[in-house]
Formats: sequence, structure tokens, C-alpha cells
Amino acid sequence: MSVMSRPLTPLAADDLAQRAATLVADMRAAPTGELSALLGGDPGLAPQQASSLLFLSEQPTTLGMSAARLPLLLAGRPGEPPPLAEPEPEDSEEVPELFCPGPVRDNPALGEEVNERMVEWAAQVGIYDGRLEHLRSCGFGRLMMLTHPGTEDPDRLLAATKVVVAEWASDDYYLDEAEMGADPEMTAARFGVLYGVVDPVALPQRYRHELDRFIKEEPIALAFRSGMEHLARYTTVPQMARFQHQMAILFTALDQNASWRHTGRRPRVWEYLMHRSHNSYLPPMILVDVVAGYELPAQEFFHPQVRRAYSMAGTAAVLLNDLHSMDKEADDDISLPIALMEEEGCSRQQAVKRTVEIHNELMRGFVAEAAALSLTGSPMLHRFLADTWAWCGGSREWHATSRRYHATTAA
Ligand SMILES: CC(C)=CCC/C(C)=C(\C)COP(=O)(O)OP(=O)(O)O
Repeated sequence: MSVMSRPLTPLAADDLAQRAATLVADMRAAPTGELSALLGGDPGLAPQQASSLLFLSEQPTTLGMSAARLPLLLAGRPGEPPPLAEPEPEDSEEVPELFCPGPVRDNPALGEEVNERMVEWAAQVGIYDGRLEHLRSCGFGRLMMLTHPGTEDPDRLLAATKVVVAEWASDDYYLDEAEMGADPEMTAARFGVLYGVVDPVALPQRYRHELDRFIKEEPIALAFRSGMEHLARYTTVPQMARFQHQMAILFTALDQNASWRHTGRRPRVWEYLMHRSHNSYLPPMILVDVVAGYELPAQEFFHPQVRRAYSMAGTAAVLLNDLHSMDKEADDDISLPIALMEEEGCSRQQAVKRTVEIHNELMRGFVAEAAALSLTGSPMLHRFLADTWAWCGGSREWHATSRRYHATTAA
């Protein structure tokens, strides 16, 4: 019987320590010393104790992004007063280190090749027309190279890059960038139609040509259709179905975001965190097995405990995006630091610190869940969890260096 068809049973402490050690060993580039201490350092601990330690330990570590790497996030826009609250005096709010690995591999030439081919494709489908140089400089090919160390195959990486760039483009064109035609009043109507392209509808014959024409003329729709056709060369039926499901979740969350912008209503912190769990980095992250050339069976992928584990990683990773894009977002946009400043009266520095703490809590939660799951899951699940961890490391590196977030650094 598949382990995922029955509930997980409490584990013996020595089992947990042993499995956690294996998991950590497989998590290339993980902060192994810290994880070992947390997960397996004391085999006498009961599993619940070991797990709760993961949530309690917030000490600065020797790994991850140090507070020193966050000055840009703390600085605010040059020449502008600090938003909403006065900053705290220096070092009263020390930002903890990120609990997140670094990249498992960095192969700039591979990233460049994928990036160039992606830009060529973007020109063909018509997205980022007149902005292709900026698209190139964002280095989405590099993002995919960094986040998917399991393959050297540029075509596999390119297929995934296309759908990920289509996702970003839909966010830019339909929600975020007014100068690219985004209008919150129209967002839900647009994503409604787009979903019918992602999960193709069977329209009555008489109306099909109108949809076909719409897809040809709407670059975002064409980007999704073309990108998904390429991706389908590498997906199984369940893998493509899970991608479509994740798009439905994403589009709903983007509609929610548009409604806040349209009405001017600001979400509470808990509500924003829920939103960011749906508008998270799961869309690119759940492709880790597709790109690496194996399949996490649907029975495990959709198991609530597995989904809980990788969803924590997906939300944590997107909170790093919130930190890095603080200075580029429009005034009506919302992020976790902004929600914290607005609702809890935090200064900018306090909000950054709190965001890092929440990120770390989620990542520690992911590791705790992953350690427990790898005791009973399939080898594919074990690999999927390790690849998820590696994805976070690659994403962290990209956010720290991409021109999408830092106008003057290398893509
Ligand atoms: C890859 C991708 C776009 C995933 C879906 C979730 C999503 C729309 C984002 C992470 C983009 O969020 P955000 O608008 O905050 O990103 P930017 O800061 O604009 O890059």
C-alpha cells in the first residue's frame, strides 16, 4: 500500500533523526550544520520536540543572507522620506539571517542560452513588445537555470521558462503595470478568458473562430498557449493537470489583488498572507520534477501533508520577492512589509525584520514537514522535496541579482 494512502503515524525519535540526516544530506547547498543540529542533533528528542525546535530557533546563523546583504531593502527610495513611520534607530531592529540555501549550481552560459531563446520566443508571440531589452536584462533564463539544477537540457529549461514568463507577463499586463494596459477594473474579466486558454474550453462550433482569433491577437493568451504546447512535450497528463490547477489558483488570487486596488480596501496581514499563499511561487516551483525528468505521482503531489509542506516553501519564497520588489511596486500595490507597516504600525526596518522572521518560520516549517514526509514517502517525493529546497536557493540568488529588482546589477 502506498504510504500516502494512509495517515502518517508518529515516528520513533531515532527514525526521525536518521531520516532527517538523510534528507539534509540530499539537500545540496542547504545549511547542513544548522539543519543537522535542528533535526538530528539530539536523537533523544521526541519528534514533536525536534519539530517545535525548528519553529523556535531564530538565532542568527552563519548561513543564509546576512543582515548586511539587506541594506537596499532597508533604504527606501533615494531622496524620499521613509514611508508611513519613522525608522527605528540603527541596530535596534537587527534583521535575522535568511533561513534559505544558496544556489546549487550556477552555469551562466546555460542561463544565457535559455534566456536568448526565451526572448526570441517572446518576440514571436508578441509579449513585452518594445521592452524586449528589459525582458532580456531580467534574466528569466538564468532564474530557471538556477532553480532547476537537475537538468542541463536547455530545451527543458526553455519550455518551463516560457510558461513562467507568460505568468509574469499576465501579472504585468493585467494587474501591475498601468503603462502596459493593466486596469484593476478589467483584471478579473481578462483572467477569466485567459483561464479558458490555459484549460481549453470546448466552445460550440459557431463561436470557436472568435476564440481562435482572440488567442492569435492577444499576446498573453498566445504566450500561454505556445508555452504550454512546449511544456506538454515534457509533462505527463497529471503534471499538466496540476499546472492548470495552479493557474486557476493564481488567477483567482490576482483577481483578489485587483479588487483591493479597485476598491482601495487594504487587506489585513493574515488576509494578505493567505493571498500570498495563492499568489505564491508554486507555479514555477511545482515544475521541478517536470524539468528534472521524473514524476511525483499525483497521489503524493496532492496529499494534504505534502501540499502543506511545499506550499510553505512557495509562500516563503514569494515573501523574498516582496522584500526585493519593495522599491519597484506602484503605490496602490501591497506586500507583506507594507501590510505590516499599515496594520501593525511597524517602521520599514521592523517590517523587513518581521517579514524575514515569517519567511524563516515558513522555511523551517517546510524542513520539519519534509523530514517527516521523507520517512514514509516514495523516492520521488524525497527528491521532489530536495528539489524544492534547491529551487528556493536558486530563486534567492536570482532575486538578489536580477535587473527586475535591481536596476544597476548584473542580470
Ligand atoms: C512566476 C510567477 C509570476 C509566479 C506567479 C506568482 C506571481 C504573479 C508573482 C510571484 C509575481 O508577484 P509580483 O507581482 O509581486 O512580482 P514582481 O515583484 O512584479 O516581479
